[in-house]
Amino acid sequence: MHVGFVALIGRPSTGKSTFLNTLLQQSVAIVSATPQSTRQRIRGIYNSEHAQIIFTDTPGIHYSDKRFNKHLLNQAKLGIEEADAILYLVDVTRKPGEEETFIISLLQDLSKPVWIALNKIDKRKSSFTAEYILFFNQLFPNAPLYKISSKENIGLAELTSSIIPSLPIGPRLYPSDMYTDQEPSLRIAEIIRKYAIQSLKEEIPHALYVYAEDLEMKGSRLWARIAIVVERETQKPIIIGKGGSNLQKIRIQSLKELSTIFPYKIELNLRVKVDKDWRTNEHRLSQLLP
Ligand SMILES: Nc1nc2c(ncn2[C@@H]2O[C@H](COP(=O)(O)OP(=O)(O)OP(=O)(O)O)[C@@H](O)[C@H]2O)c(=O)[nH]1
Repeated sequence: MHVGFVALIGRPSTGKSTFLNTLLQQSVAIVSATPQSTRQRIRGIYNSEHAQIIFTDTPGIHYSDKRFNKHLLNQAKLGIEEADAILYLVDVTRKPGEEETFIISLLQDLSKPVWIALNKIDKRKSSFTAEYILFFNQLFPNAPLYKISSKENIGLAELTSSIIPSLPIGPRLYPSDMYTDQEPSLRIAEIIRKYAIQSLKEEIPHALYVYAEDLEMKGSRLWARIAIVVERETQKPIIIGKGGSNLQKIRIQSLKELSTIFPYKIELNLRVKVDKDWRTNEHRLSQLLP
C-alpha cells in the first residue's frame, strides 16, 4: 500500500485546516477567520483500504522579520522537510501576491512532488482562479493543478487519489482508525484556543497561547487544568469577560466539542495568566514551537 507524509502549505487563511478537517471528517486543526491560527505542525491521518496519508498542517507562510513569524515559518519549513510530497493550497479569492512567489521559491528546488490546489472555488464573486492558472502555468508548470472547495468538499477525493500513487510503498504507520497523533493535552489546549480566538477580536488572538498545566484521570473523569496565557495584564479582563462570562462561554463550547472526541467526561478548569511579551521571548518561542 502507499503510505507517506504530505505537507500542507500556503499563505495564512488559505483553508489548510479546513481541508484537513473536511477530508478526515473530524476537527483536527483550528479553523478560523483569523490568519495564522495554526501554530504547530498538526498531523491528520487519512486512511483508506490501500493507502495512508499523514498530512501535516503547517502554519500559514507569511514572510516577516518578526521573531514570532520566523518561528511560524520555521514550522512550515520543517513540515516541508519531513514530507514525501507537498500540497500547496491557494486562496483564489485573494490575488496572487508576493507570498506566492516566496512559497514557490521554497518549493522550486525540492526533489519532491508538489500539487497545487486552488481552494475556495465555491466563492464565485471576486475569484482570481483564471489569474492563478496563468500564474502557475508560467512559474510552476510541472505541478498538477486542482480546483477544490474545502468548505463544500468539492474536488478533495480526486485530489487525494491523484497524490496517493506518488507516495512510498510500505505498511501503515498508524492504526487505520487513528486520524490524528496529537496528545490529549495538545488536543484539549488547541480546542480551547480555538474558542478563545473565536471570542476575541483583532490583535489579541495572536497574543494567546494555551497549555495544559495538569491532566489527571480520577475514576472515570479527566480533570484538566488549562492555562490561557496572554501577553499583557490589560488583556486578562478581555478574555475573562464581565463576571467571567467570556471564560464561561469558552468553557462550555470547548466541553461540547471535547465530549464528541473523548470517551470520558472532562472537568475543565480554565485560568488566565500573563506571560509578558512572550512573542518576543526567544526562549519561550522555542519551547512553544520547537
Ligand atoms: N468559501 C470558502 N471558505 C473557506 C474554504 N476553505 C476555508 N475557508 C475559510 O477560510 C478561513 C480560513 O480557513 P483555515 O482553514 O483556518 O485556514 P488556514 O490556511 O488553516 O489558516 P492559518 O492557520 O492561518 O494558516 C475560514 O474562515 C474558513 O471557513 C472554502 O473552500 N470556501
